[in-house]
Amino acid sequence: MSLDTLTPAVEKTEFRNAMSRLGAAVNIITTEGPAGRAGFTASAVCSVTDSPPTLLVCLNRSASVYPVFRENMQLCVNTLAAGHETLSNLFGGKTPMADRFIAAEWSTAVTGSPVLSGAVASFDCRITQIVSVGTHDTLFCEVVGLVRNDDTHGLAWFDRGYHPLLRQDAC
Ligand SMILES: NC(=O)c1ccc[n+]([C@@H]2O[C@H](COP(=O)([O-])OP(=O)(O)OC[C@H]3O[C@@H](n4cnc5c(N)ncnc54)[C@H](O)[C@@H]3O)[C@@H](O)[C@H]2O)c1
Ligand SMILES: Cc1cc2c(cc1C)N(C[C@H](O)[C@H](O)[C@H](O)COP(=O)(O)O)c1[nH]c(=O)[nH]c(=O)c1N2
Repeated sequence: MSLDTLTPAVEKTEFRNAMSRLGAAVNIITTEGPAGRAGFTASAVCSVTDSPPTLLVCLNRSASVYPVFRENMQLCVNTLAAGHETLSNLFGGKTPMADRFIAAEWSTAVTGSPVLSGAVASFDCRITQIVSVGTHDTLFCEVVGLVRNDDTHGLAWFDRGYHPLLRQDAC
């Protein structure tokens, strides 16, 4: 029997229920380039190495934005602040792309990707490697530029809801 036909030891819903207990930062991943402009909400983002500064983003290949990211090969990870909950829902749903971007203020990164005003941090990246696992592509992204905001509180996705992350020295 091939590995593909084996029944997984853990059922998908059980896996998601357990994963809902792993709190994570919420990010809007944007891109602009030859394939156009696109953005989506992602919690599956993490640091890989600081030499060279690299993070990873997991993107479902069935998402409408997938071909745009795949062709542009550049993106910006905008880590959301408390207060960005509505914007996060817009980029995480079935909303038309123009309606997603009109809801916030953006500037342009070195790669051309949109940088969200008021994000806790924005990581401007070039995609250096892509590894497909199951339904998702893991995008390895080398950071070529940074914007940091020291004045806002953070935002976490935990137990299927948003939670502000309060910083003592922020307003
Ligand atoms: N990694 C992802 O693709 C991912 C992560 C979070 C949320 N979402 C999407 O956002 C919506 C709301 O999610 P929710 O957290 O309220 O409930 P949910 O039950 O769909 O997900 C619970 C947790 O499971 C994980 N997860 C969800 N979908 C996944 C997927 N397709 N592949 C790998 N891990 C996945 C995430 O950690 C998520 O927080 C759903 O449509 C979900 O698919 C996707
Ligand atoms: C809080 C939260 C977190 C995530 C998501 C949603 C939400 C609400 N989504 C889903 C993703 O944002 C959604 O599929 C895209 O907006 C693409 O949708 P369309 O196919 O364009 O409608 C998502 N998708 C993905 O591929 N990787 C991820 O890490 C996440 N994380």
